[in-house]
Amino acid sequence: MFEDTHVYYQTSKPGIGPGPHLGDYPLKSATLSNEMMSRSGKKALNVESPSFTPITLQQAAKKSTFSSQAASAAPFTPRGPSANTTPNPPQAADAPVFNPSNIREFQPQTFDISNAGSPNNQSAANDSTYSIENFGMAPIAQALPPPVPFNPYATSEHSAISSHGAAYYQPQFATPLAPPQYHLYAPIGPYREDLLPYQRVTHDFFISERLRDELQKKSHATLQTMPNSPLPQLEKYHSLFPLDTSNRKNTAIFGYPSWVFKAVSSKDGKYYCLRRLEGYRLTNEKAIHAAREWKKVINANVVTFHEAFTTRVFQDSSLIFCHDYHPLAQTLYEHHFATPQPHPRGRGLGPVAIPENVLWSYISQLSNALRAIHHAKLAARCLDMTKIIITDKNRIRLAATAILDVVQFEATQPRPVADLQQEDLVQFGKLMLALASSTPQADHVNNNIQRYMDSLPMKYSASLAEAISWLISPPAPGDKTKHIDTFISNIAMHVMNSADQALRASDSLTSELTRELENGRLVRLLCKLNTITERGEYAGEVAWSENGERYPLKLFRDYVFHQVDDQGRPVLDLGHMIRCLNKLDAAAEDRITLVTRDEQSVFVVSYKDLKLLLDRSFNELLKRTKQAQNSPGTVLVPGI
Ligand SMILES: Nc1ncnc2c1ncn2[C@@H]1O[C@H](COP(=O)(O)OP(=O)(O)OP(=O)(O)O)[C@@H](O)[C@H]1O
Repeated sequence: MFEDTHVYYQTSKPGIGPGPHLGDYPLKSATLSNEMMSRSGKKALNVESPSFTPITLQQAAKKSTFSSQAASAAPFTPRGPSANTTPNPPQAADAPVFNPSNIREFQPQTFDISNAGSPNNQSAANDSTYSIENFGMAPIAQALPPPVPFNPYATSEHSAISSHGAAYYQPQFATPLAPPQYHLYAPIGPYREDLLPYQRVTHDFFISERLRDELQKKSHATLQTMPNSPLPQLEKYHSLFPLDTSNRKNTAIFGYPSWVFKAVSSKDGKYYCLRRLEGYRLTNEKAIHAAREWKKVINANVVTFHEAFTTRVFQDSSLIFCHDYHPLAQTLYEHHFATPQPHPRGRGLGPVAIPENVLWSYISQLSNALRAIHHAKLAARCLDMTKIIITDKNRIRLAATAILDVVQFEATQPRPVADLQQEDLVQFGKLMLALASSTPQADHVNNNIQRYMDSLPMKYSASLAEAISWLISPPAPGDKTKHIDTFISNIAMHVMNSADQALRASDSLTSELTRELENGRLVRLLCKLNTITERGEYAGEVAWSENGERYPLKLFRDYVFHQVDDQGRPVLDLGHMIRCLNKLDAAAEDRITLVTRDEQSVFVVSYKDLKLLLDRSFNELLKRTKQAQNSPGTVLVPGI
């Protein structure tokens, strides 16, 4: 089936050991027979081989493309991966090449590469950027074809062109819009100053160590289980894992001891935080329904509430509240006061004063939470250091929402929500006063408010003291202006600072994300490639992955990952690997030289050809996987 397929070959490379090598310019062209594409065929090839007479492109083969100078050129000594790519050598341009479209079964119409690749001559210019240390990535965008004019308004959704909207869109057609190109590594700051413009460091392609570490710890905490756990399984939740850091039974806040667990929902497999109130007896059904209102509160500073229910699986009557789970969350109390901190000015261990900007950030975030809650006609009722969690740097959320609405349902029924909201503001003020005075004991603060207020200006600005004082002081009778919205307008300047910090944090996360942008795609491509190569025997066909169309893919794998230099030493160039994979994914028209391990055959193929082979082989695998669907352990991964 490969009779009409042409390759370039060279017979041997003095001084180069076994293994794939950095490519060389072709010396002669030849027809690639079926035999040659199989392992056994490789050995049979040499210059004298009669099969080395091109059948269809004899004219081309006779051209001066393969000059006598080229044939007698000195053996190739690679200086770097610059020779890897045959950068559309002028002499190869019209010469016969390996052409999978000549393969009989080949259906090019099934693979749309209309946007992917036109000849380009960038490779040679970019090759000098390869090196292990800096592996300057060739700007892949340059290696891609010029943008194909794309008319986004020509589709049915954008019928403006054929309607009165046409005139409006006219200017856009002057510069046609191209579909977005992929394989882009646009540099997004902050930058290292000591690199040359074309240089990249390995970390440019991955998220920072700090963030990776943090996220990994969170994943680890999420997946943590307790072997031989004595904890029961609930009707809808299993794999309970305790989150409490102590086993003290504190009834101060809810009137019942409370225990916090991470659990997996049997319904959706996701992780949730369950809070159990021990020994709670439900006397009024309506109480539990009161919690439902909290499902409406979706806010960045409130832990989302899901449901409340009673259970007897703990051998008592317990009330359970289900909220979102935030791995490795700490309460404000744990964060600031649980472990004594070394004082920055060497005054021994003790609570360190919280910086004013952090306090303002907390004030802004809690104001945001209260605003959402009050606008939902609810009251937070529980603004305690042990019930506010930190889920990221300075990022706080109200954690124990809905609970008091249920447990104090009977007691608070007659109280208007406006009163409870006023109480929220006072509690908010007291909480901030306790944080600002580094006094975690709420009753100390409650009993000495004036004293703590008086000490504030020694450490913080007058505006902070003023804000706290406004929150704590009760409204004058009939004064309707004491509302969270009024408070937010009073502290607008600080809210803006907080918003700015949040935006900057989001910028730096975007920058981190950009580094990983292309990696997910490359991993999918690698998975695809590896499902094909080295598949020893498959469905009765011995060495399926070694034969026919798969063979160039195997050589390509060697070319990308198993390069050796002229001394036979491994070449470990990440830039080369990423670049090759990107070009494969983009189906670039650049050609590369693939050398068999015995160095008897050399193929010149384009990335586009390889991409076609890859897709075809993978689809074949997928088809067979579907046929074998009933066999145990078969997992279909659609859309790789
Ligand atoms: N939604 C949540 N997601 C993840 N962890 C949480 C969540 N809510 C609370 N936690 C964590 O669970 C642990 C226990 O919380 P809890 O509210 O019981 O605090 P506590 O200090 O033990 O208070 P108490 O003395 O009232 O029991 C804390 O470390 C807290 O950070």
